[in-house]
Amino acid sequence: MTFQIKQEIASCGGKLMKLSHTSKQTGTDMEVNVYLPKQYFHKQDQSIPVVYYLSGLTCTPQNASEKAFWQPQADKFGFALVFPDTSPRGEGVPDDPEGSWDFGISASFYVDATQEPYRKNYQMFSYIHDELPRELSHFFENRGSSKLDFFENIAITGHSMGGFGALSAYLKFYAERKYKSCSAFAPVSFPSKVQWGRKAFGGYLGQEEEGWKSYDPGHLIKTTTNIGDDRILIHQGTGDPFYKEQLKPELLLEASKGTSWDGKISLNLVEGFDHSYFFVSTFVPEHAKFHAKNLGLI
Ligand SMILES: N[C@@H](CCC(=O)N[C@@H](CSC=O)C(=O)NCC(=O)O)C(=O)O
Repeated sequence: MTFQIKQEIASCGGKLMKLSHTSKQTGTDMEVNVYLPKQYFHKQDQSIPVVYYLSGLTCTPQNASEKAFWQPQADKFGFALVFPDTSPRGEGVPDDPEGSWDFGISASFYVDATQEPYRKNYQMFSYIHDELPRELSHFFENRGSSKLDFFENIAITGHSMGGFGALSAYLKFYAERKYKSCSAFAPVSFPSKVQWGRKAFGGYLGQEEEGWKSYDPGHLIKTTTNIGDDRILIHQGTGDPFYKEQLKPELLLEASKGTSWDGKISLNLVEGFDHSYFFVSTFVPEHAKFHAKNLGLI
């Protein structure tokens, strides 16, 4: 299914495109924002790498597009950005039975659900890492004179639940080097060990914890071999109300001890910062530079 253009907004040196399409994976209409950097419009016949940004609980594609200030960085280095939605939504999509914001709509945790009633719509892992890039590539194929590279020279990042989604996908696909680099802002780092993660994994994947391991960065970090000098960049605010209960990045560091990732996770604890986009936007330039290096842009 091709995309409908909902809005095209001039932003910094490029353009933010608000798109929607019908997803086979989720069985729903899905919104996604794509930022095309200035290089897309001004340089002919070149391939523009893509950075995928996965948002956190309660978000839509709008939050980061409006408040993370990625656009100037994308123009500086010459990468495009994809801001997917955080879950399926719409009529008939099951939500948290208790109406809480940490599960269900806007809270997919980017997994492919195996459990009823979520299995039908909550196929977000396959949506984000397979269907969405294929559809975007097809849509942009004959538009503009620059090629957007949605598959090969790509990186992934995210915030909170989305930070988990980025770490999880990076490590799951590490053997094939799908994503050239991964960073995370205040990620849910070892979901099997915290309430948000246990609720999500239990609800979407079932109560059998063995089934959670293939998504959990705390487990994947032990079973995935770092074959080069790849590093993961993380920032965490010490004034974040979710830091000690739900995010716990130290647990990921601990899990990496004695593995090939030991010393390869740069966890930056930043004094006083909270969980908001004031925090995210402050450290976006550092993450942008990190990804630009790994994408061969600098
Ligand atoms: N609605 C909640 C706060 C939820 C919240 O802080 N969401 C974060 C992500 S949390 C982890 O996945 C977020 O990014 N919110 C959107 C924003 O624009 O800030 C509450 O009321 O406490």
